[in-house]
This record gives sequence, C-alpha cells and structure tokens, in this order.
Amino acid sequence: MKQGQVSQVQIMTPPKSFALFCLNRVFNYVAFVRSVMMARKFNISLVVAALSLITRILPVAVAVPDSVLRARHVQTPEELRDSYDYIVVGAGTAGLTIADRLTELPECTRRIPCFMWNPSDPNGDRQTAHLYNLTSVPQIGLNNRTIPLGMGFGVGGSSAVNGMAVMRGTAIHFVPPNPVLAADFNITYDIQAWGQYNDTRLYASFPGGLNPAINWCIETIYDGLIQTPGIPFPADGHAGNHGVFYYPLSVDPKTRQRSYSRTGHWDGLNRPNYDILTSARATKIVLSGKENAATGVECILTDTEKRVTVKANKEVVISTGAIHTPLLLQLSGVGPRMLLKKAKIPVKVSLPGVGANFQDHPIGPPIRFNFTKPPPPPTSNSTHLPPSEGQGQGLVADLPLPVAAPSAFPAIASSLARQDPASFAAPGTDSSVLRGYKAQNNLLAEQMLSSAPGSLSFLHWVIGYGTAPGANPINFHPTSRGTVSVDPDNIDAPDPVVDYRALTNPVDTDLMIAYLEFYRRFFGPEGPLAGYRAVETAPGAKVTSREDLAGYIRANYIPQAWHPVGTAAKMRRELGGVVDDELRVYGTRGLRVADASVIPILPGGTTQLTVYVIGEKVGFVVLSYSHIASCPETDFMC
Ligand SMILES: Cc1cc2nc3c(=O)[nH]c(=O)nc-3n(C[C@H](O)[C@H](O)[C@H](O)COP(=O)(O)OP(=O)(O)OC[C@H]3O[C@@H](n4cnc5c(N)ncnc54)[C@H](O)[C@@H]3O)c2cc1C
Repeated sequence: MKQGQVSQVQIMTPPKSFALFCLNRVFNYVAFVRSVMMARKFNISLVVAALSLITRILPVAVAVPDSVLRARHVQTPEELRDSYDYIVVGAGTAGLTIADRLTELPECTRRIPCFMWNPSDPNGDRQTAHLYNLTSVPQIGLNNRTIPLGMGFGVGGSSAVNGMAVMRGTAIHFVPPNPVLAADFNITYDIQAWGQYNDTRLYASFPGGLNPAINWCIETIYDGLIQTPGIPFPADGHAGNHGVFYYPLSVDPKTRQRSYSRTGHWDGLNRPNYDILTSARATKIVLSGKENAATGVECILTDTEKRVTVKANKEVVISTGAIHTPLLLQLSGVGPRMLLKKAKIPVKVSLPGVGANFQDHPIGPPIRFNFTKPPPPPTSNSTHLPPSEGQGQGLVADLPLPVAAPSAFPAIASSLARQDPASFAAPGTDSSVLRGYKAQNNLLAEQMLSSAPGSLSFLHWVIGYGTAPGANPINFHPTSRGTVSVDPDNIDAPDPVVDYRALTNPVDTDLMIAYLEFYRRFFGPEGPLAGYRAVETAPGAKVTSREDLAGYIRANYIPQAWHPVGTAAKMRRELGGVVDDELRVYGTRGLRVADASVIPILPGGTTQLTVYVIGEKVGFVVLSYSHIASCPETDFMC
C-alpha cells in the first residue's frame, strides 16, 4: 500500500500468517481513523471513506437486527450452565471485545458469561445513571479535597459513558521492547499492518457539530501555534507523533450515534456459545491447588443478594477496569501481603503491585485571558478549520516538554532522575514497586529531554473550550503514583479505597507551573498573539512566585480525566508488575487481566483506543493461540 492511499477503499487479499491476520483485526478501528485523516489530507470526501467502510460491513448489519440477536442473557442462577470454558468478568470496553473474539470460533471455545454489576437495562443506551458514584479519600496534596471519579457500569462499561474522544499515544508507547511502557501489545506504526480488513463495527469519525462559538478561538490559536517554534502539524493525529491535530470521536458516521463496545462487540451477536449474566457483582476469583489455578468466579446477584459460584474449565479473564480490578484481585488473595493480612484475606499470591502505580491524566487549574483588542471573527474561507463535512470535536496541541517548557525542562528532568521514589511513594510501598517507579522515572526523565518524532508528549492542550482564551493544561505524564485498595475494615464494600496521592511528587507541581508559564508566553506581549493585547484574568498576573503558583495549583488541580490506569501493570514482577507480556497474573494459572489496569504508564492520549487493543490482544491473539492446533486454519479467516 502506498503512503497516502485511503486504505478503506482498497480490497486487500487475506494476509498470509495468522499473526498478521490478528494484527489486522486489531488495527481496523485505528485504520478507519487513519483513513479519515488521510481523506482530509488528500481532499477525498470523508463521506467516501466512511461509505466504503459501511458498504463492507453492511451485509452483516442488515442481516442481523440488533433487537433479535444478542448473546443469551442469563438472569437467574438456574439458567447458568454447569461450567464455562472461559469466564470474562466485566462487560466493559475490553471485556466485550474479548468475549466477542472468543466466541467467534464456535468449535474452539464454549460459553462465556460476562458478569457485570447493576445493568438495570442491558438493552439501554448511554445513561448517566450508568456511572459508579465514587469519591477518593481526602488528598493531602490538594488541601484535603476529595475527588469524584466516574466509571461506567452498564453493558459497554466506560465506553458507554465516555467523552468519545479517540486518540492514541505517541509512538514510543508502542515500540517493544520496553520494560515499563505498554510495549508488547504488538501495536505497530507500520502502515502495512493497517487497514487491510474492515470487519470491525466500531467507528471513529468526524460527526460535525464543532461549536461555532469557539471557532474564532480555534482559528486564532491555530495561527499562534503556527508561529511557535518546534510544533509539528501532523496531517494524521494517529501517526504517533506529537503536534497539533483534530481528533475524531467514537461516533458512527452514518447514524451519528455513539459507537462503543456494546454496539461494536455485543449487539447483533447470537451465538450458542455466549452467555451474559447481568446484575451480578464478582466478589472473588476461586484459585485452587498449589498452582493457584483459576477454577471459578464467586459473585453476588445484586437483585437477590444471593451468592453463586460459576465454574471455569480453562481461563478467567478479569476485565473490571482500573478501579475494580485491583479490588477483585485483592479479594481473591492476590495483592500486597500486609494489606491482605490487615483485611484478614488469606494470601494466595503476594503481589505488591496490585493496586499500586495508580495514575490518571490530571487536569490543571484554569489560566484565562481577555483579549482587549479581539481578533476578527473567522470567515467562511478560514484556513485552519476542518472541512465542514469533517468537523471533529476539537483541536489539540500535544507538546513535548522542550517545546512546552523551553527553559525549565532540563532542571525538571534532572530532578526526576535524581529522585528516590521512596520519598514520595505511599508509606509501606514494597521495594519491588519502588524499583518500578524508579524505572518509570528514568524513562520519563529521558523523554522530558526529547522532542524527537514519536517521543512522549507532556502538555496536552484541548483547544477551544471555555468562554475565554486560555486553557486547563492536562499533564499527560504525571509522576505521583496513587493506590487503589480494599478497605481492610469493610471487605464487603463494593468499591475500593481510591487515593490519587495527587501532587505528592513535587515534579508534578513543577510541570504544572511550567505549563502555566507556557500559556503566559503564548498569550503574552512577547508571544505570537501579542497584537490582541491579552490581559490575564486567572490566576492573574500578580500570581508569579513559585509558592503562590503552587498554592493556586493545589486549590484547583483535578487529578483525573476519567483515564485511570496502572493498577495491575504489565511489567516485570521484580518491578512491581502484576501481569506478564501475555497478561497472565503472576503466580496463578489460567487467570489474566485485560483492561486499563494493565497499562503501566499513561499513554499520551485518551485511553479507550488502547483498551480496545488490549481486548483484542487477549481475545484474539493470546487465547486463540491455544486452539490453533485443534482448529482448521480456515476458522480464522471467516
Ligand atoms: C466519564 C468518562 C469519560 C471518558 N472519556 C474518554 C474519552 O473521551 N476518550 C477516551 O479515549 N477515553 C475516555 N474515557 C476512558 C475510557 O472510556 C476507559 O479508559 C475505558 O473505557 C476503560 O475500559 P475498561 O475495559 O478498562 O473498563 P470499563 O469499560 O470501565 O469496564 C469495566 C466493567 O467491569 C464492570 N465491573 C466492575 N466491577 C465488577 C465486578 N466486581 N463484577 C462484575 N463486573 C464489574 C463494570 O461495571 C464495567 O462494565 C472516559 C471514561 C469515563 C468514565
């Protein structure tokens, strides 16, 4: 395939190897994003790109009305089968992806129930009521404020309630081998691996609807960014580089409805080998024998409070998200020994990393300006707005640290590299976890010095929000590490104790100050927008000392953007890792974790795309391998 061709309008021949086939499946979703971006670059109508994809999946979509065909919905214990080959716990973003892939091969796998909690209406669509109502403990770094966090719990999990932004990290995240980054998820930026199959039913598109009130703002800021040294403008926001680009949404371009794991991986499936048990909360994985083999799942039926155990013949995959996965592991006896002992939970596997390494993208305090000489409103021939049929939700600028903090970056990097993580980690953190933090610090410090293509971006600026020019800077790579733990005094509580430990590492304050200073330069009298004579309204030009800025940050910092990761990290065990490269939980047999919790360091992008890929990895690449010997090759081609 030549660079620049629109992959979706080509009919490709099947790949020769199973591995390539799997990779192609993984990349379908991304490929569509890319084709849309390519279409914009080469002035090919987005509609053509979208239609080509729709045309290819249409026979399936038409022949299978959603209302009729779905996985068997099990609602009472009596309907459960005696045992299941695979049990996927959690019908969320990754969980539904995995269950779909496993049940694609009817001869090879049998019967997978997905447990989920409180889905009052499994046929329903996005409902705000389908959010967990969770709050963190008081944050010592944030003047003891508590922080609400929302995770989805309907069929579809967080993909059913999320903001639908579709982004990817920069390339370094996905280039193996790397001991502490996502690596090894077999994501590649090789265009050859993309877009050769179009059998996905998940979409990313530019559905239109960019708020006209903020267009002027985008136009003006875009102009300013062009004049700022060192900022690339990749035509394709998914090419793995930092820079300025429009991002698409997980929206079906035809129906303009949310495209999420339920519509992509559950609606329309009618498979005799697929059961879904709802209104059930898993409380424990049964680990048997010396090998701690996962032989079943205990759960509580939320309508009747009845407890049932479902038997697993082959594997259990935990896919309950970065907040509830560490809780479920700990309740099963897999976690930090001291914590489990305190909670009186028999220790099956001492794994200190379970619930450690907790991260989310923090949203910084607002910095706002008034233009006293306002820019002219955009005209219809504005050059920087996306084409009308291709309006996305927004424009972002993802900047490496040398661009965001051209004078501060060496000092920030060297202070991180010199740190002893024990000084900032939660009290009692195990030495293996501290070694993992050190490895992460070293990698982040190295990346803070780089603006090479594909290196990490640090400042994430979502442009165009707010009524006034300015920003709430988002830090793509915070250095503080939180914890998610069972409450030792109440192990029956459905939710864990969540502690962001926000701003406990002073480097995070240094980064936020550097970002606020970036905006002061950008909007100020020496910056590219000087002609508009901006006056700073928040925090105000008088707030300049480190102490004052740190106080402003402490009072306004929000340590989460609904992207929790890292609490069952895919890292080496001696670095505090919880799962290996194939996402198997250390010290167990037949137990994997596949959801956002395995991501060791936050990607420089929103998280859903990476989570889908994790689901694909487990559901298709890893588990399918165990059946290659017994399944005819053609099974994989259908
Ligand atoms: C409000 C919000 C906005 C977001 N915005 C964006 C965005 O714009 N772009 C983006 O890329 N990402 C966004 N994200 C993040 C993204 O959606 C998540 O990273 C991703 O969906 C996580 O997938 P997961 O499979 O790890 O977990 P989930 O999709 O959350 O799935 C976990 C599932 O497990 C179930 N579960 C939990 N505990 C149990 C139990 N004990 N027993 C049985 N079931 C259980 C839950 O009910 C849920 O269904 C947002 C998230 C939220 C919540």
